[in-house]
Amino acid sequence: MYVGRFIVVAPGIGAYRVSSRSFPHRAITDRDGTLTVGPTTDAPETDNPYIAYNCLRQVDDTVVLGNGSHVDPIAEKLDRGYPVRDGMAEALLALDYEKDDYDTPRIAGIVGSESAYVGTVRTDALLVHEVTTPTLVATYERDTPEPFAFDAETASEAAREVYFHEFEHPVCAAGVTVDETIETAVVND
Ligand SMILES: NC(=O)c1ncn([C@@H]2O[C@H](COP(=O)(O)O)[C@@H](O)[C@H]2O)c1NC=O
Repeated sequence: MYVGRFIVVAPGIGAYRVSSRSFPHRAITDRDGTLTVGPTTDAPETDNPYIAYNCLRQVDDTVVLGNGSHVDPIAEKLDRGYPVRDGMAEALLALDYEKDDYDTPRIAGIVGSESAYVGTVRTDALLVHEVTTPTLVATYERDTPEPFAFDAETASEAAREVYFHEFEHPVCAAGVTVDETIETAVVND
């Protein structure tokens, strides 16, 4: 099954995977704790505005994950003290689903040591849920948050678990744990 990009979050842990049929030549780069998805040097040129973005940002003791440019305003709202639910909902609603050939939903996760939120904005809905157990949301097919059997304890295990999941067309993945410190890990093709 092809589900496109997907996020898994639970209190203290999260992961994000880029799966892509159309733009496989991409990798995640760590820039001082911010993880950025972008084209590799061998990638064909494109004017698609949705394939390069920060997929993980740290705000104090919290992490924001997502599949596009909404990660930045969510992080900035949290940094200014917005309640988590409101910051996620406002940023998703402001940017809305992607205006591409698929009306691709925006998906987002927020992970703290004791709490986690997952959200999406699609053509037909804006959803923001607080979750207590591992929960997945994807851009296609699995586009409503659902339970996920997540057997990871470290950032590296989280990244590897989503990268090697059976969903088709893996490209790269990130994992994160949030405790007294924040640890991140990346798997690239
Ligand atoms: N975030 C991403 O990494 C990303 N990669 C591709 N997209 C969008 O999704 C469309 C479909 O891509 P694909 O066939 O690779 O699933 C692309 O034309 C692009 O508009 C993305 N946008 C949202 O997921």
